[in-house]
Amino acid sequence: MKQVENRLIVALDVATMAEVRQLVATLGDTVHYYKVGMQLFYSTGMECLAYLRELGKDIFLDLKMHDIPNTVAQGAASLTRLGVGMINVHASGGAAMMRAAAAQVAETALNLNIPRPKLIAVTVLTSMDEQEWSLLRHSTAIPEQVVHLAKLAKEAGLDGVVASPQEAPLIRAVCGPDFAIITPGVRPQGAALNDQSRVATPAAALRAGAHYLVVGRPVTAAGEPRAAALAILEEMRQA
Ligand SMILES: O=c1ccn([C@@H]2O[C@H](COP(=O)(O)O)[C@@H](O)[C@H]2O)c(=O)[nH]1
Repeated sequence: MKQVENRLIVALDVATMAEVRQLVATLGDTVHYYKVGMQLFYSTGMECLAYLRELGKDIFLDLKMHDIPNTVAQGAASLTRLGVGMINVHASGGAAMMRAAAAQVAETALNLNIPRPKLIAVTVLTSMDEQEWSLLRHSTAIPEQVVHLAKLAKEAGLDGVVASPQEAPLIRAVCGPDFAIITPGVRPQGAALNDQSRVATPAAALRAGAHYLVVGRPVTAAGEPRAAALAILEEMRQA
């Protein structure tokens, strides 16, 4: 298993390169792995990826693709060419879509002779609580649906899933030790929940079986982001 430093992914949910430069410089060697999401990628595009790559940082490009199989597969091929370490789709797009994406990622990486990015499926967003879930009229409870989507993702050839730490033990039991579980919804004791619902502390997330912890605002919006990241890493180490 990787060292905790390589298992903390900090979400760079900011809009400008100036903010990226300031945060990454402040965090320095403390953080090795960054998540670039819609806000940053839609506003800075390739510039943020090039910057992080130049610094030797690992990159999870979190664009959560969700469309018909051909569109997602071609999108996944395009993202594979960017040379990032991890990309993702929504599992609710279906098994055929996930299979098509996995095949395109593998073929593109092979043709270009570049490392294949991990392809991950988002199960049920960690902001979703049972009340909001019931408004979508699903007939299953959230944990059951998360496990079902994780099984579909594994069968489709994906490398892992994004889920709440609360569901990590269930996924681990069904999908085995090598299936990657990436958990946002991580909040140190006493931290603001913001819009997250299904949360756990960093220690609890690791104990639950998460491979990677995604943490955004508890680090990036902290008065002292480096101290916040160091505290999370220490908690992870103790766990
Ligand atoms: O189910 C999901 C999927 C993705 N995310 C992303 O993770 C970070 C979490 O940020 P915080 O500031 O720590 O809440 C954010 O970029 C989300 O887009 C998620 O939270 N839940």
